[in-house]
Amino acid sequence: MTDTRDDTVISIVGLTKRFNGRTVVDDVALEVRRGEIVGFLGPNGSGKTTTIRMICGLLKPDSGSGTCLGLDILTQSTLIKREVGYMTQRFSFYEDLTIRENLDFVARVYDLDDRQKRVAETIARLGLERRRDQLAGSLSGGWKQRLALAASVMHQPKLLLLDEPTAGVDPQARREFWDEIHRLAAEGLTVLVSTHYMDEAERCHRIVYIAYGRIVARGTVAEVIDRSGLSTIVVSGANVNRIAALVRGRDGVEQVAPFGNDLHVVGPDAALLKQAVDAAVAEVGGGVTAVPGATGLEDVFIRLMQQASVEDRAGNGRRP
Ligand SMILES: Nc1ncnc2c1ncn2[C@@H]1O[C@H](COP(=O)(O)OP(=O)(O)OP(=O)(O)O)[C@@H](O)[C@H]1O
Repeated sequence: MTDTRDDTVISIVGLTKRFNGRTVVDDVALEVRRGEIVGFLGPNGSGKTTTIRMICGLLKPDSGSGTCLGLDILTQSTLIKREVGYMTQRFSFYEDLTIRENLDFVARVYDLDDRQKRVAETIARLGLERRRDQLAGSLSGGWKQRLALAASVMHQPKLLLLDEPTAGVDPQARREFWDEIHRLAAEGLTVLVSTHYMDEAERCHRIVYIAYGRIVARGTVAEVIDRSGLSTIVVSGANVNRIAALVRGRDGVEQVAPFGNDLHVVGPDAALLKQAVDAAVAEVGGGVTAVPGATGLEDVFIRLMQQASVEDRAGNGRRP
């Protein structure tokens, strides 16, 4: 039943969901191809989880249509669920069972054939051998997360949905987790991941930024930064605090943020931004250097969030 004509894994249009009369996902369209890792970013409550749940058939949209793995999201949700792995923010295990026993339990829930073989293969595939007989309750955050990943891919899904999978996990474990995700994607698994972390966004092939239920930016990280049109000036030196106070609120300056000993000053018009910073530098009488710098994804997201917030407050064609 799966569509084999092309590599399209997710194809949805007009996806909309309301809760208690409030629109939390608004006319979302999305195309995802096989083997892609697509990051879902956006402020808290912007509709990332709700969108993911509608795509995988866990939640019915109020309107919109489309396919996931070639199956209709409105009428074939039971079949979709079988082909999807879903790792939620708060994964739970039996703490008094070992890794192997927990995976065996999951294999029973999925009613998998050749259970023992499947569990052993999954343990090997996710590098869990050394910890196989350790109680889940005694695992560190990174290993628990690895166990959660193992549990969500054991039934060999074609699409993996990760909802903030590395919240609270240290950088080393997070890096290993992402190496694993890339390995799985290279094998053909498609991954949709929601995250608040910039470094995770940067590890996605493509990102989608959603605010107030609407997609407001999409593309590769480089494309999203480029299309924002933002420029950045990095100011360093003894007087950066004074510069910060002086440039805030000036024409052309949208964001002023200290990064260690430097100050990042960001704005949408490179010439105006330079004027504002130059004026502040002249006012403090030197002691600083100001050079063009690379605009970061975080700066872009802050801008997108602020813009979306203004538009949302203005009503801007938003349906009830
Ligand atoms: N079952 C529900 N009933 C009522 N409101 C809901 C329900 N599920 C989600 N919401 C609301 O819908 C909005 C979007 O929630 P959602 O969980 O999709 O956002 P999110 O982008 O995943 O947020 P976060 O980054 O905090 O996880 C929120 O305001 C949330 O409170």
